[in-house]
Amino acid sequence: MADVTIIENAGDGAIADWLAARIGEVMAAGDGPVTITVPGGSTPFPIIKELLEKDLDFSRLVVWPNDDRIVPEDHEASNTGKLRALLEPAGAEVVTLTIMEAVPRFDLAWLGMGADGHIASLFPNTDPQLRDQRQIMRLTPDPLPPEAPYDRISLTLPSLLNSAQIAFVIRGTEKRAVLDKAVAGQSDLPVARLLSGADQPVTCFT
Ligand SMILES: O=C(O)C(O)[C@@H](O)[C@H](O)[C@H](O)COP(=O)(O)O
Repeated sequence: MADVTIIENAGDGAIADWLAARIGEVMAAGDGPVTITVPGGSTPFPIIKELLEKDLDFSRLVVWPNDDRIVPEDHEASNTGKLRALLEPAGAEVVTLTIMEAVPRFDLAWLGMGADGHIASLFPNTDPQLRDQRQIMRLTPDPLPPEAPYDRISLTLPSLLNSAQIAFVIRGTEKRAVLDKAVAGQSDLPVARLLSGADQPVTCFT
């Protein structure tokens, strides 16, 4: 089970500070690219806006979405489109997920979580997919989540676990209860599968 640190009541600014420190630390340790994966949904975008205010060389940052909805990039539901609009003007590279891509080891896997315990687009009722050893997969959530009822492309558990550190941003009491059960080993949801496979530090911002 992962070594999990929970940071309570973290605002967007505090999370952006933490992300900037992590990215800065990796940048200072070498001169190559810093590769991270980030969630979609709604939570990350205000944090990314705060991160972009930090004094970092964003031209060294390579950003992989955790997952995306199969929609054009200019569609309001596209994670990649929103990430690209925010990050590319700052010089960062945003990768388009395609199933042929070779996924690198991430310096940081930043994840969100749904109240049903899904992470990336790995939903609770996708058990064979949770055991899948491919790096990226296309899937149809069943049922389709009402807030974003689209087919998905997603990094898999092995890809997300191939990271030096993991961070979650999990807001609200409903999600917190799901997280606490997963941390206590009392759950079989995708978030719990990830935590049980994690041997790197995990930081959860609530
Ligand atoms: O594209 C997506 O839908 C995701 O990557 C997904 O896993 C998201 O992180 C959670 O559903 C939390 O989403 P919210 O931040 O909107 O609650």
